[in-house]
Amino acid sequence: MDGTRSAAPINLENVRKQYPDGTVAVEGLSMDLAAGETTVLIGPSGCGKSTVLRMINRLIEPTGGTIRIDGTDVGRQDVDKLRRSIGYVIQNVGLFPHQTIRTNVGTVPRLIGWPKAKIKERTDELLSLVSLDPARYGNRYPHELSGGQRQRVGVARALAADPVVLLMDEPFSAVDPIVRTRLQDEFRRLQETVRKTVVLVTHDIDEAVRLGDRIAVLSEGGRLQQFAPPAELLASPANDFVREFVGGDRGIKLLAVTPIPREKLRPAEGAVAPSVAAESTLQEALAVMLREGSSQVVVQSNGTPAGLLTVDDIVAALAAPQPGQQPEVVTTDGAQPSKPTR
Ligand SMILES: Nc1ncnc2c1ncn2[C@@H]1O[C@H](COP(=O)(O)OP(=O)(O)OP(=O)(O)O)[C@@H](O)[C@H]1O
Repeated sequence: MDGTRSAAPINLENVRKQYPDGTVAVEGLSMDLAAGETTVLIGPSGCGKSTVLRMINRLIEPTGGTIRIDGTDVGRQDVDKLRRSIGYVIQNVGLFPHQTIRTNVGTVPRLIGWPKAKIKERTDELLSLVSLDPARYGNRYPHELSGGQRQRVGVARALAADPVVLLMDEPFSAVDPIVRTRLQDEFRRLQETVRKTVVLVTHDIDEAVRLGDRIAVLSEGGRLQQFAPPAELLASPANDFVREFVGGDRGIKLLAVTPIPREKLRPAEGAVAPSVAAESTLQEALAVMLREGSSQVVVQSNGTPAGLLTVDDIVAALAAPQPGQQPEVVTTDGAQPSKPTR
């Protein structure tokens, strides 16, 4: 698929939403979402994630502040035109039950008047892209598909008219954990191809870490507690709220987003050990060690050994400060001095 038209940056400036009953769901949120990146909004139930997402396509109108897509204030755009330029995927997909899969996927292209042949070509292309054979599934109805397959159709439909932004509200939470992991992997591959500006809401920190280029942790009232790439969020939570939210096993999660430190490998000459590819994460390297009962692995780059990685090296890599992390200072009596104020 041609992903060239692609993506636009989103800018939120002091965005506020007070519902008519007085509930202030979002108090005043400012953030810049980079074009072509996946930004994950995460936080406890009721913190305002869905409200933020729906203000971007104006399913909910903000009561203050400005949202811009590619520099243009969405509040000043024609709302139908705006929504057609934004893909939207929700938990239970919302496919039209009496329409075939192909017709469902072609909804927006039809609305904007594409010729029939182009719609057919596009829908078949998209179904293939989300791993559904168009010949097999195109003429079926939604109830003739599994939950995971329906979710894929939802993603294909959202991408049909090549939107500049893709909004996803808990897109994978209605399926079982195994299907969810597969859909997440597929989404990652898909996003490498289409490079949309994606805003994804989840309450699952593992999903956030797997899918996000950056993660925004929100607390009640849509208050932004930290906005950082997954490795930075896990290595150096900005405060207790974030630390608690990412969980006590953040070290393990960090393994999954930390690449093998190529520059720190030991010489591999003569070493007999299982091997891993140089592009692997520390988690993958550790998994090989555990599976093979070995305390080290040979790291292979283009078929030749690039060096040796040991369990101790993994421990040391996790202990090393990650990008953006403040070095933790411990005094000799073990007391933690307060962090320097900036
Ligand atoms: N139409 C509405 N009228 C009044 N209050 C609302 C309305 N919709 C949402 N709220 C409130 O706004 C706050 C934020 O809701 P929102 O759905 O954005 O949260 P969320 O973080 O997406 O929650 P969850 O993870 O449970 O889906 C909540 O306190 C909710 O009760």
